[in-house]
Amino acid sequence: MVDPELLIHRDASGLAHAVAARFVTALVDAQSNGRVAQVVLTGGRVAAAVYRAVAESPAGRTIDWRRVEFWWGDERFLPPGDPERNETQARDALLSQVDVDPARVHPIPADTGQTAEVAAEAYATELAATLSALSDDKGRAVPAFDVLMLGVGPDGHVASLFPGYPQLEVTDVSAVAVHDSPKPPPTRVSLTVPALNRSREVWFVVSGADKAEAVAEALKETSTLPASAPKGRNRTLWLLDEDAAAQIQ
Ligand SMILES: O=C1O[C@H](COP(=O)(O)O)[C@@H](O)[C@H](O)[C@H]1O
Repeated sequence: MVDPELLIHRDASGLAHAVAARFVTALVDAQSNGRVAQVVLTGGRVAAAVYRAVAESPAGRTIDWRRVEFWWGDERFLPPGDPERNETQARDALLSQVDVDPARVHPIPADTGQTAEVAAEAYATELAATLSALSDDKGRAVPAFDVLMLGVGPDGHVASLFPGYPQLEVTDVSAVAVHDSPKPPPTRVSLTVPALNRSREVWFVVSGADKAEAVAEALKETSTLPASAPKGRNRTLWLLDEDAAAQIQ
């Protein structure tokens, strides 16, 4: 693991466009290396702006979208198509605007009457089926994801891993159910830290003054916030606007 890198942009719009440009380049690079690009999407305010900027980017036309595999780091456990689902947001802003292969889009299951535990297990199985082949010649797991994007909550949560919640400590499965989330909706499904860490690059994308304290705390070596846990194998980027970066010492 290498030290996190900070990149600070003037405002939320500048941040979204810069992340979009970086995202397009990362996907093109992965495809140029002969890989099907594996990306993990997030939810939240700035993520939607990033997806819109990618969809509008002329450079996005250089991506073979049918050779991109889409995953989600977490999901709000709500019925299919609910506007609050991270999946719905990404579909509306990006996936419906480009020519994706539906078989390569892997939303976390929606609430169709099963429990969040069943949804988490199904997602872990789907991840394993697609990604288990990714091991080196000694059988060790290699990075599964090219880029994993994460938002950060004002409380320092990432994906649906909240401070003080037991899911943060889970290491034996790749996806877990979350109940009584402090942020609505109360029921969620999240990747665990070991699953998030199977990424070449982890990008924290954070905008707004309400996140400044959490960002500054997460960047301390002694931090125990969820946002301090995910690390990319090759790079960990903190992509911030000036407001979110304001309290970094
Ligand atoms: O609920 C969630 O919130 C976080 C952050 O969202 P924001 O609107 O405060 O930027 C997001 O990263 C996570 O994926 C989502 O489920």
